[in-house]
Amino acid sequence: MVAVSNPPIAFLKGHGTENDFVIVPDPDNRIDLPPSLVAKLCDRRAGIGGDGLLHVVRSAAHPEARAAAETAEWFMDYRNADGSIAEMCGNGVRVFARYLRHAGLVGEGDLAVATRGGVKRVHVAKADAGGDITVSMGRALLPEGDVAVSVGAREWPARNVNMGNPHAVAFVDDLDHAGDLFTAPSFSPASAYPEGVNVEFVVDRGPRHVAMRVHERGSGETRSCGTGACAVAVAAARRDGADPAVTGEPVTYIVDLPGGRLTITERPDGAVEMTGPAVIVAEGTVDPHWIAPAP
Ligand SMILES: N[C@@H](CCC[C@H](N)C(=O)O)C(=O)O
Repeated sequence: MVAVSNPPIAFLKGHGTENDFVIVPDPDNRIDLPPSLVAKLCDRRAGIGGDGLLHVVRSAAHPEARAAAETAEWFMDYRNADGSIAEMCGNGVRVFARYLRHAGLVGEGDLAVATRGGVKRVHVAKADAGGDITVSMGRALLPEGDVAVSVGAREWPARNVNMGNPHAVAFVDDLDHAGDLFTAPSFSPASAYPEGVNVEFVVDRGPRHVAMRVHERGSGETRSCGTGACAVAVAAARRDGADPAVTGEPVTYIVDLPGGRLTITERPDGAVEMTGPAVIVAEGTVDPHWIAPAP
């Protein structure tokens, strides 16, 4: 836990399609962020509130990103709301890029962001705060093997998709069949996801247009998940018999989420691109006495 004598922690709050984050700028990696403090900051009633936390660190200052420092100046040290670490966050990387631009830490043009899931290339459409942001998310991996997810008495076959982090994509008749999602859906076999999984429930809205809900590992049901939307688009494409690597043509899906819309394009070389908004909504300082109350 950070001692009360530490300098106050500056933070911002941002979201991408209402997947919201506490942003903690810490270029030199001086702030101790144990899981308990991350969970406290992400608490929606007693803290600032967020689905996750974006720790903004120079790659050269973080042991997990030092090797990428030549390519990507900044490292997105992403944490889930319960304090756990995840490899990648798609909405998070757009909000991260928006913050870097907002703070004047990067100039105009494309940028590279280091993540635990590799270096991601980011394109900010306009200089103003309203432009969409496109991220090249890398290739989707589709591990073989049958997977199933269940909620209560309902069970669905699911597609195992890895976008740097693990996903189980289930096509359902009605998004309400996923229930309240207050607890994590069950999955089988357990060996498919030794580190847990993000579960997407998907319905069709039209040609190459789907809607989804998601239960995120470490955060619960969220109003959007970028890596989840990418996993859904790739699973839907394969279900629909579309594979850009075979046809040589890119395939685009519109993915509607409770918090907004993302556009996902899979290219013939396998690269998956995600486009959507990213917004900074507030900034402030965390009271050090709240972090470490006097005994
Ligand atoms: N909301 C994110 C995904 C965050 C990580 C996920 N909960 C996990 O544990 O893998 C996104 O937009 O991709």
